[in-house]
Amino acid sequence: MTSTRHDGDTWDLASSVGTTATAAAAARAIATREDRSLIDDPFAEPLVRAVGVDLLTRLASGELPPGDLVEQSAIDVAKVRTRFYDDFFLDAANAGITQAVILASGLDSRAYRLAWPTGTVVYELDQPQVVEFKTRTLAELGAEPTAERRVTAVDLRDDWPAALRTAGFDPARPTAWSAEGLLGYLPPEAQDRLLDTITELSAPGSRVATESRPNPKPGDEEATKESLNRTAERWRAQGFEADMAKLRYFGERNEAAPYLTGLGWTLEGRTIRELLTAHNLPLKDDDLRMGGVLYVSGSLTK
Ligand SMILES: C[S@@+](CC[C@H](N)C(=O)[O-])C[C@H]1O[C@@H](n2cnc3c(N)ncnc32)[C@H](O)[C@@H]1O
Repeated sequence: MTSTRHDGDTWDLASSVGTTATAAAAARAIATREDRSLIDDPFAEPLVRAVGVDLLTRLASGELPPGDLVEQSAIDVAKVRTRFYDDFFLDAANAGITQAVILASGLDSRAYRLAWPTGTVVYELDQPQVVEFKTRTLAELGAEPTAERRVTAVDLRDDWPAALRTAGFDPARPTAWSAEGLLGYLPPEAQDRLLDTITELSAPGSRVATESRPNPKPGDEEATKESLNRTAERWRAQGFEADMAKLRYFGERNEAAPYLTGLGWTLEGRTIRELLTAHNLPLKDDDLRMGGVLYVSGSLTK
């Protein structure tokens, strides 16, 4: 199976990697309906609806039950993953960090729904069509950011720090960074470059949160691809073409957690299985090999 990815490829929210952001938001919409104590994302459903992929709209709105179109484990992961990053940003804000950078923000609505302290600046970075769509749609919905939101349209494989600085980012101030659901969509060397750059732009006391996937054991990736293909097949039967298995970069890469540690970050990690267990949620099936993914966060003490 060949990847559909190439250097410099771009997308909107209904094509290529953009569909992963819309699918993630659809999972948040379903998760919000199931358990508002863990996740309350009122913007997920209207954003998915505005993208206009019929299947994802029907799933996000509840018109179509998730059934085998969205595994319960994916919905539960959406709950605890959202909680993990929400808590990360709120903890950083409570510790006095007033500059946040959400890398690959997709349809994430944290800049509109978290209780950021007055004076917090939130930068959102993603592909041009992604950030423009979200800004326009949320304005049309009458949503107001709860922080000073600054948007930077970039390709995260390129020289994005220049655009971030132009938007007003101050590397002398401690920053809270997130890279949620991003790294697997970057080629291995672009992932290293991104983590290097985050570190270079981080004043002492900065914080970071991301996922660190263990390198695959023999057979792991084939099982993941088969599972993604089964989902793609069910989606195709509902009229939506999305070859998820061709969008990620598979194969060996530097694992994010040890790589960041080597750059001077002090991290704590919890597996998705541990996060689920902490909220009394089982990991029912693990065809996507999510159980071993570490959710890491920590700070730079240099
Ligand atoms: C799985 S989605 C995650 C979105 C969001 N963080 C969330 O959790 O809902 C992956 C996101 O990464 C973004 N992305 C992937 N590669 C990128 C690149 N090279 N430049 C900019 N954005 C990228 C996509 O546009 C998409 O929004």
